[in-house]
Amino acid sequence: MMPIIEAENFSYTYPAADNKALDRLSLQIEQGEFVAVIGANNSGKTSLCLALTGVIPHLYHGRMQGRMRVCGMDTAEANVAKICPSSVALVMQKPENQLSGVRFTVREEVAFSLENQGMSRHEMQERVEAVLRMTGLTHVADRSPHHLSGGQLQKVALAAALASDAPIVVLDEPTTFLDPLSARQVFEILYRLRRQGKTIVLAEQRLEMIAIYANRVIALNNGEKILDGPPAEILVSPILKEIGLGWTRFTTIADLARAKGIWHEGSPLATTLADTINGLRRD
Ligand SMILES: Nc1ncnc2c1ncn2[C@@H]1O[C@H](COP(=O)(O)OP(=O)(O)OP(=O)(O)O)[C@@H](O)[C@H]1O
Repeated sequence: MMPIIEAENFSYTYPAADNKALDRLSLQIEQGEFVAVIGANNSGKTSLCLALTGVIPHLYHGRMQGRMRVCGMDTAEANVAKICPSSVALVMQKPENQLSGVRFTVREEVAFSLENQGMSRHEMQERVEAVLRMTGLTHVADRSPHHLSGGQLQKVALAAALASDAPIVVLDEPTTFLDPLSARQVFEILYRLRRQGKTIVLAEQRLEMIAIYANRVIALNNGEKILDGPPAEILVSPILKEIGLGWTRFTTIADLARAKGIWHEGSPLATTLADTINGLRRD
């Protein structure tokens, strides 16, 4: 089966920039994967998210080399409006950059994203109610978006993006401004979406959440892909320290325990609480 996302030696430089924001990136993502993209500031995470929607290169111009394909479409050739939102739903870091801000209620704000898609009124209503339920927003559907907490507003942005029912959901650090509970709720929603067959690409810094929910981690550094594999392998790599990302608390504890000889010999370093408990020797 063809990968749902495929980058081949994809490089991109913003107009007037000297360095490449994405540098010879090659990757293949299959349908149904939950891929976390990690990297220090300026490593290229946002640029990758924008490249997956066609915003790069169509709206930013700049210099592009190589090829990016999503859902079988070459993003350099396809119309951005055709890619996003029908094939790729994009959720940005700050919901206020994404939401219209002119709708009176949460329900209207979510419906707004569907208004120009030529959908029947009935289908539109069903879609909106379904994403409100999925994101846990039904009880605030009649409230003004202006009266919601940051966490709720981010969920409205997520619901608005999901309303298009795109097979790929791309999120650029959506939990940055959220408290740990709201962040966890966002991860839970993404996990459920994955189980429904959606493909998730999430730029994110919360390594402990990634360890639990993602099935694959890609690390970027200066626009290059430097690591790619399962969380249990990538999140314990010493390279993460070298690029300024560090480890989860659990990996640090496991590493200390190993140095003191109280870590099960042969056990990999932990990335979750459960693995830490299992790895500690009690003899
Ligand atoms: N609009 C722009 N014009 C010129 N250069 C840009 C622009 N946006 C980003 N860059 C540069 O592209 C590179 C990659 O930036 P990008 O925003 O993709 O990284 P990031 O990993 O998302 O960073 P952060 O975690 O800080 O959001 C950086 O060197 C950045 O300075």
